[in-house]
Amino acid sequence: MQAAISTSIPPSFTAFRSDNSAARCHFAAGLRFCGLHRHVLLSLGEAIETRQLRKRISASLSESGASKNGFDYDLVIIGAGVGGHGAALHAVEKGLKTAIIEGDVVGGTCVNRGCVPSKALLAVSGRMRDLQSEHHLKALGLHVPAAGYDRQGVADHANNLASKIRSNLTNSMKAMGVDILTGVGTILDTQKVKYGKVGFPDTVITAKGIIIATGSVPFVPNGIEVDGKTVFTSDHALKLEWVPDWIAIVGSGYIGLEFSDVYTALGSEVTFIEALDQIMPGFDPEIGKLAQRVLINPRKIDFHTGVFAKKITPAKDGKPVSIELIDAKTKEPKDTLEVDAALIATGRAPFTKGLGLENINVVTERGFVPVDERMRVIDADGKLVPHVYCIGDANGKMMLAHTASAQGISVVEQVSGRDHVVNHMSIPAACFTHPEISMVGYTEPQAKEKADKEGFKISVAKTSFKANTKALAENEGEGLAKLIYRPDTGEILGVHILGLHAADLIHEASNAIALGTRIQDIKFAVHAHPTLSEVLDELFKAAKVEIHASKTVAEPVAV
Ligand SMILES: Cc1cc2nc3c(=O)[nH]c(=O)nc-3n(C[C@H](O)[C@H](O)[C@H](O)COP(=O)(O)OP(=O)(O)OC[C@H]3O[C@@H](n4cnc5c(N)ncnc54)[C@H](O)[C@@H]3O)c2cc1C
Ligand SMILES: NC(=O)c1ccc[n+]([C@@H]2O[C@H](COP(=O)([O-])OP(=O)(O)OC[C@H]3O[C@@H](n4cnc5c(N)ncnc54)[C@H](O)[C@@H]3O)[C@@H](O)[C@H]2O)c1
Repeated sequence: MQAAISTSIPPSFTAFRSDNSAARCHFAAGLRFCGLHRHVLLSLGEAIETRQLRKRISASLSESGASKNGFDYDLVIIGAGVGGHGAALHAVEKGLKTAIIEGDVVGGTCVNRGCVPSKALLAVSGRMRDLQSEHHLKALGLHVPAAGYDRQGVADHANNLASKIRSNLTNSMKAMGVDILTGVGTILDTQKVKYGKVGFPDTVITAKGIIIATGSVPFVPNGIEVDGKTVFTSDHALKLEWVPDWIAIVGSGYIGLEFSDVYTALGSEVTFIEALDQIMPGFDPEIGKLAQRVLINPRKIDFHTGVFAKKITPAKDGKPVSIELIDAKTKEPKDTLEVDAALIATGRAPFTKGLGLENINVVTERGFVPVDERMRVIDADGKLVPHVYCIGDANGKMMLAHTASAQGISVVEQVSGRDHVVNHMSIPAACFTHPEISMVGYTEPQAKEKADKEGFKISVAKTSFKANTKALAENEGEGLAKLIYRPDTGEILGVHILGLHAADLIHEASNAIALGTRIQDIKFAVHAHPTLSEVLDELFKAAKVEIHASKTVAEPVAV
C-alpha cells in the first residue's frame, strides 16, 4: 500500500502522521459540517439551557474539575470527526464529563473532505442536469436558455458549506460543555492519554473510558503517483480547482460514482477503471444493472472492468497522465490510457498508526482496530481491553458517517450503564447521484446465501417509479424499488431503491428493520397521496406474506 503524498500537511500534523506508513492524510485547512447529529440542530436557547445543566452536573462530579471517580474525565474521545462528535454530545447529555482530542480540525473527513463538500457539488450537478436536459424541460413545458457555471463559484459553495457546518459542530460541542483539546492523542494506558502539539510539552489526562474515533484517509494502491494536481484523491477533487476535459476514475464505488455525476454534469468525459468484473460491484446486481442503464450509458462515460491500474504517472512536461492497465486476474498488460486527470477512488485506509495501540497490546488488522459487536477493543490475545472502545471508520465495520455517530452513541449508552448493540443490518446507505441509489440490509445474492445456509425461502417484490404519480408529475419516472423478504415470517431482509429521492425514501424500510416491524403490519400504514413514499407503500403491499397482520384493529384514538 502506498501513501497518498500530501503537499499541504500543516507542520503539527506532519509529525502526527509521520509514523503512518500505511496512509498519510491530506489535511486541507478549510471545509466543514455534517447535519448528522440531532444536537447540531439545538437552538441557542436549548444549548444554553443544556450547558447550564452540564455545569450543574460537573459541579456535582467534582469540585476540583476531576470527575467524581478520581479521573480527569469520565470519557475522552480521540478524534473529532462525526463519530467523535456524536459520542461527545451524547456523553454530555448523559452527564459524563467529556473531552475530545483533535489533531487537525473539528469535523474530520465527513465535514471537511467527504459527505458535506461532496453533497454541495452534487447539488450543483443535479441542477445542471435539470437545466441541460432539453427533453426533460420540454416535457414540463419549460424553455431555459443554455445553462452554464462558474467553477470558482461552485467550489466556493462546497467550501462555504463545509466551513459553516464545521463551525456548527464546534459550537454545538462548546455550548454543551465538551472540552475540545487540540493536539495529537496517544494512548498510554487503558485509562490514560497524552496529547500535544509539536514543539509543546504533552499533557497527560486520565479517563474512566476512552473512545478511539480517528477515522480514515484515502487508500492509494502501489504504483500510483499522486501529485494532487493531475492525479489526485477525493481530498483534492473536492476543492474543484479545475474541471478536466477527460478524467479517469479508478474505482467505481461510492466516491467514483458520485464524482462521475459531478464531472459529467460539468462537462468532463469519464473513463472508469474497475478491478472487479462488473462496474459498481457493491450494489445489488439488479440495481447495478439499472444504474448502468441510467447513470452510465446515457452519459459521456466509458469503462474498463477486470483491470488494475498498475502504474499511474502524473502529467508532466506537456505529457498527459499515463495509466498502465493490467488484467486483474492474469496480471498481463492490457492497455495504456492517456488522460487529462485521474481520480483515485479505491477505498479508504484506517488512520490508526501512532495512536499508541501497542501500549494496550492491540494489533490492528490491515490497520483497523479489532472490536466486538459493542465496539469494545480486542487485544492481541483476543481479550477485551477494559475501558477502551473504537468507533467509526477506524474499526472498518461500515465506513459511513451516520454509522460512526450511531456507534459512538451506543458506546456512551454502555459507559452510562445501559447495554446497547448497534444493528448494522438496519443502517441505510445512499449514493447521491441523480437519480439517487439507496439500500439497507442484504442484497439478493447475500440473502439467498443466508437463506440456503439457514434453510428458509426468500421472495422478491418490486415496484417502479413509473407507476408513481408524484414521480411522473416531476417527469422522473425512471426508477425501481426492490424488497427482499421472508414469505413465511414477513421479515424484511433488504430494500434497494434507485430513483428520485431514494436516499430519503429508504428510511421507512431501515426503521422497520431496526424496530422489527414485519411486512404484514407495515403494509397497513397509510401514506399521503401523491408522494414518492407511495413507492414503498406499493412495495410492501406487493409482497406475498403467508401470515396475517399481528394487529388488524388499531386502538381507538379520540380525534
Ligand atoms: C468524498 C467522500 C464522501 C463521503 N460521503 C459520505 C456520505 O454522503 N454519507 C456518509 O455516510 N458517509 C460519507 N463518507 C464517509 C464518511 O466521511 C466517513 O464514514 C466518516 O467521516 C467517518 O467518521 P469518523 O468519525 O470515524 O472519522 P473521521 O471523520 O475521519 O474523523 C477522524 C478525526 O480524527 C482525527 N484524528 C486522527 N487521529 C488522531 C489522533 N491521534 N489524535 C487526535 N485526532 C486524531 C482526524 O484529524 C479526524 O478529524 C464520505 C467519505 C468521502 C471521502
Ligand atoms: N454516499 C456515501 O455514503 C459515500 C460517498 C463517498 C464515500 N463513502 C464511503 O467512503 C468509502 C470509500 O469510498 P470508495 O468509493 O473509495 O470505496 P468503495 O469501497 O466504495 O469502492 C472502491 C472501488 O474501487 C475498486 N478498486 C479497488 N482497488 C482498485 C484498483 N487497484 N484498480 C481498480 N479498481 C479498484 C473496488 O473494486 C471498488 O469497486 C466507502 O466505504 C464509502 O462507504 C460513502
